[in-house]
Amino acid sequence: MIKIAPSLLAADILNLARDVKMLEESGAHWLHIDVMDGMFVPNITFGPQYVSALRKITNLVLDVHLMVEKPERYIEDFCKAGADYVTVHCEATPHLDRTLQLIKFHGKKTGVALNPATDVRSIKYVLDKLDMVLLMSVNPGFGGQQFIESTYDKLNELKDLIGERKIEIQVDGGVNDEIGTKLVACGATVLVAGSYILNHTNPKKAIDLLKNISKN
Ligand SMILES: O=C(CO)[C@@H](O)[C@H](O)COP(=O)(O)O
Ligand SMILES: [Fe+2]
Repeated sequence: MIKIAPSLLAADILNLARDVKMLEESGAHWLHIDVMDGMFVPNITFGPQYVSALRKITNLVLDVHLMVEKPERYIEDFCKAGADYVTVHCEATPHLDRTLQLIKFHGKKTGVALNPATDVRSIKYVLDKLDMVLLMSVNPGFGGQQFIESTYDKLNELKDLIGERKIEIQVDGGVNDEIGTKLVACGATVLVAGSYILNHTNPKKAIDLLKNISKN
C-alpha cells in the first residue's frame, strides 16, 4: 500500500492542530515535517519543540526530514521529541554511517535524502542501515516548486540498487495525483505532498486520489 505523507510546511501554522485533525480525518498515513536550518537550505522552519508539540496531539507517523548541516548534532533531540522516521541528507554530513547508527541507537527508523543532482550510488554502502530513501524531486528549501522530471530515471536506478531489500522509497517535491501515478509505477512507496493536498479545495479528495493510485 502507498503511504501518503502531507507536508506540514503547507499547513496553517496558527491553526496547526486544526490542520492535523483534518489530515487525520482525511486518511493521511504520515505527517511530513520539513526542518530547515538556513544553512543547508536558505529557509528556516521548525525545531524539536514543533515535533514534541505534534507528538502530543497525534498518533500518525511523524516523518522528520532534516535539511540541516551536520544533522548528527540534533538526532537525539528529534528522537526524544517523538519522531518516528528521521531522515538526513547525505550531502549534509561527512559521517552518514555514524549518523544512521545514532538514529537506530535511539530506536527510530532511518532515512537518507538525496538532492536532485546527487547520484543514488552515494548511499550504496549504507543500504543495510536504511529503512527509507527520500528522493528530492525539487531542490530542497521551499514548498510549491515544480517537479523535476529526471526523478523517474533516478527512481529506476534506485530500485535496481535496493534490489530485494525492504526499504521505503519516498519522493518529495511537486507531487500531485498525475505525477504520483507515474512515481508509483517506478517504485515509489511513500508520496510526500504539501501544496497539492493543503492548498486543494478538498484536501480529503486530494488524499483519496493519491491513495487510490496503487489500485490503478
Ligand atoms: O522538503 C521539502 C521542500 O524542501 C518538501 O517536503 C516540500 O515541503 C513539499 O512541498 P510541495 O512541493 O509538495 O508543495
Ligand atoms: Fe520534505
